[in-house]
Amino acid sequence: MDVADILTPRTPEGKEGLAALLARPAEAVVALDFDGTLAPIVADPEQARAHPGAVPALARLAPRLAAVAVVTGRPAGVAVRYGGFAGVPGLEHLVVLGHYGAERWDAHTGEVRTPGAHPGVTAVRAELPGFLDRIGAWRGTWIEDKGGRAVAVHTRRTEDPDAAFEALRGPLSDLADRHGLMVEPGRYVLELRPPGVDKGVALSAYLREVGASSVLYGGDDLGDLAAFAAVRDLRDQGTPGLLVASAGTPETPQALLDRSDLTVPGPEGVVAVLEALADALA
Ligand SMILES: O=P(O)(O)OC[C@H]1O[C@H](O[C@H]2O[C@H](CO)[C@@H](O)[C@H](O)[C@H]2O)[C@H](O)[C@@H](O)[C@@H]1O
Repeated sequence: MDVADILTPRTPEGKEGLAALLARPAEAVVALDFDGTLAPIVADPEQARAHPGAVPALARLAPRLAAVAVVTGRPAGVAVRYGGFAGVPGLEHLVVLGHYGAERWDAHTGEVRTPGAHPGVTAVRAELPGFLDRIGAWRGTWIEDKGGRAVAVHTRRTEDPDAAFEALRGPLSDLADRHGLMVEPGRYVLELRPPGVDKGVALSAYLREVGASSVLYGGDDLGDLAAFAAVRDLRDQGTPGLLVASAGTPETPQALLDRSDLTVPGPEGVVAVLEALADALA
C-alpha cells in the first residue's frame, strides 16, 4: 500500500473534509466502526480483535483531536475488551458507542451506560434456538448472545453463507415483528434489536456534544450507512466530513463504496490512514 496515496480522497467533499480536519484538528472527531474497520473479519465473532496497529495509531492521534470514538453494533464492553481500548495512554477520553448507540463506554470513567435489557430481546433469546430448529436453519448457523439489547444470527460458518442468510431473512423478520424488534442485516449476520437508535443518530448526537467542526467516519458494513448519511447531512449543513470505506474483502456493500470519499483495503488501510493523519498533525 502506498502510504503517500492513502490520504487522497477522490471526491471534492472528501478533500474538503480532510482539509478541515487537518486545519483545525482540535475541533475534529475521528469515529470508526469496529468489526471490519478496526478489527479484521474472522469466522468466529468471539475471536475478533483490533488490528495490532489500531490502538497505537489511535493513541498517537487522539491527543491532537477533539475526540476519537468507536461506533459499533457490539455491546460497548465487548468492543472495549476485544479492542484493548481500556487504560491506554493517549486514549483517556475515548468513547465507545455500543449496540448501535444504545450503550456508551467512556474511558475516563471506565463505565458502560446502558438502558438495560429489552423485553423483546429477552423473549427472542429464549425462543431462538427452537425457532431455528423448526425452520430448518442451515447447519453451522450460530447464535451470538449479545446480552439484553440484541441477539445475532450468523451464517458465515455454514456451507453456503449467502443461501443460509437469505433463507433466514423472512422468518427472522417475522420473529422480530412479533417482539417489537427490528432486523439489522450485516456481513452474514442478521441481528434482532430494538428500533429507535442507529449509528447515524448516535454519531450526530456525539458530534453535537463535542461541538465538532469536522468529522472523519470509517465503516465497512450496512450498519454504517446510517452514519454515512448523518455525515452527508452535516456536510449539507456546512460541517465538512470525510467518509472512509474499509473494503478488505469483496463483501463490502456497494452502497457503502458508492457513498465513500476514500476506499482503503480493510483494517490495515484504516491503520495506515490513522498513522498518516498522526504524521501530518505531528
Ligand atoms: O458495527 P460493527 O463493529 O461492525 O459490528 C457489527 C457486527 O460485527 C460482528 O460480526 C461481524 O464480524 C465477525 C467477526 O469478524 C464476523 O464473523 C461476522 O461475519 C461479521 O458480521 C459481530 O459478531 C456482531 O455482533 C456485530 O454487531
